Amino acid sequence: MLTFGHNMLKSFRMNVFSVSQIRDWDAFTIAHEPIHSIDLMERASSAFVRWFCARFDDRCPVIVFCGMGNNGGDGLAISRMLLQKCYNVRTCVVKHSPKGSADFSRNLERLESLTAIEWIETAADIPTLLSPPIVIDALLGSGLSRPAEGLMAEVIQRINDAQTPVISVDIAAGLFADMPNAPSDSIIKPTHTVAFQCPKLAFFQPQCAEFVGEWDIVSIGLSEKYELQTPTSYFYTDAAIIEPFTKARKKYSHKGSFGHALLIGGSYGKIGSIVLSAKACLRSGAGLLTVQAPQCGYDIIQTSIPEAMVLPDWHWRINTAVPNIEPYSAIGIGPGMGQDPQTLLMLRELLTLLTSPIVLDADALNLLSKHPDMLTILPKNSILTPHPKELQRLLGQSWKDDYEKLTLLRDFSQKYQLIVCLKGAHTAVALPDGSIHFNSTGNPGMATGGSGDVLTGIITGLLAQGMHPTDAAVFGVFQHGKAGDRAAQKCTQPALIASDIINEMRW
Ligand SMILES: NC(=O)C1=CN([C@@H]2O[C@H](COP(=O)(O)OP(=O)(O)OC[C@H]3O[C@@H](n4cnc5c(N)ncnc54)[C@H](OP(=O)(O)O)[C@@H]3O)[C@@H](O)[C@H]2O)[C@@H](O)CC1
Ligand SMILES: [K+]
Repeated sequence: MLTFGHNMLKSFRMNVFSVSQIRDWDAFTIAHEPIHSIDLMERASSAFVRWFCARFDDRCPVIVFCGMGNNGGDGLAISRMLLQKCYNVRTCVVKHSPKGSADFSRNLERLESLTAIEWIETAADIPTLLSPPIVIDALLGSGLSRPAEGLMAEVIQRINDAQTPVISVDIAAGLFADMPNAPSDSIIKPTHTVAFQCPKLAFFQPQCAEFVGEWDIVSIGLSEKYELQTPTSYFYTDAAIIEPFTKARKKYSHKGSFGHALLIGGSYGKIGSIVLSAKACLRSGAGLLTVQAPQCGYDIIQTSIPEAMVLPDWHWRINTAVPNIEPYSAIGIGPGMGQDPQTLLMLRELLTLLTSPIVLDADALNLLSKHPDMLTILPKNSILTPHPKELQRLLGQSWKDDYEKLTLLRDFSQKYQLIVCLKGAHTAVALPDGSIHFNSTGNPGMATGGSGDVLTGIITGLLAQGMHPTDAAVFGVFQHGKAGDRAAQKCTQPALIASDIINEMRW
């Protein structure tokens, strides 16, 4: 067996902070850079304006809706900067409070010298958005303390009703950044969110999708020191992860240097699943691959993947035999495997033999759900790759919202000391240390049969090469999505099939 590498993740991930941490980060930067808060606001607004001007030219009329907190202050500064760049800008301020924040008031003075401000004090003051301009939403940001109601809710409703692009500054007005909203809450549905410095937890929740839209992060130079010294359990995996894991192979390396993977799966009518895993495993760089499959898969696998060796089960339709695990540096099990009682016996016995982490997917997960006692014999750091329905079965319960889902996911991962990759948009990888890593790659075209089998193959292949299980899971998920993004670019999302993901794998 190869020994697993060190966990490299720590140095290559973006923190996802809570609202109160973001507020502290802001204050820390102001105190330690040092910088005046009004100048930090100026920096944030310029970053937004740079993003905006790169996408919309000055022929687009713009209407900026501001609240009276610092998000509104950003909106006023953005209005001023766009006016100075000769954009046609209207600025409306919703009077939801008798007094604005200090930096709001400073920016109000600065803008009033350039243009007239339209105050919205009643519903009758809300401008009609007939010939659609681009709306910039600077109504409420991360300082949201309660759901939007009354006049604010009315403005949000009018903006949502207009068929026009809406760009939210930092976060959509009315959306809580790190806790669930009620279904009836009034929230802006932006086409785009431009967030300052780091993503908010809400950006990764399926239930928030329509209140986030497409999103980008713009840097506003908040203190690196604070970021390094402040603990969080949420992280975002972006392209920075690629470099440390993409090393040129040594000139005198040979196939034995890159491990020997074993994939177990397939059943009559579902040999395709294990074929996809096998191809992805080889493409992920595993030196050697053996596939254990029922007899009916023998010809199929030998023909479709000549690079792989096949260990045919004595059974024609299902997997039943417990393999000798000695030659293998990593094992992946489950794709297309079925849940026959004889397969269950094989899985159970296999698990008792293991001394290092294994990758489990699909029917292996369904068997675990039905026989949860097996969870306790899984080697620490084994990797499970459920989709939400499979997670529900593993947990034996559902969740009331996506935030509760994350809590249950983390508890499960910590209780059994397992790595759980919850598949979906922004696949969430929960690690036994309690951290959750949201992925940045992938697209809806990947919601297609066999896509998960490909992921199992990739992670098994990385593990076989000696990568630490946490790295193999987080990096494997990233590369799977990246390959899917390339595939979608070539053939469009609807036309994408799992084989395209394999064909687009690059390292
Ligand atoms: N973090 C950073 O690094 C930087 C952050 N910056 C910017 O600051 C933003 C955060 O600003 P913020 O804290 O002033 O909060 P914000 O969202 O503008 O509103 C608070 C005001 O609204 C009120 N209010 C609350 N809920 C309400 C409701 N439902 N309906 C009506 N009113 C409601 C609340 O009143 P209160 O709760 O006191 O009654 C208060 O008056 C952040 O998103 C970013 O854009 C950048 O400028 C610089 C760097
Ligand atoms: K906003």
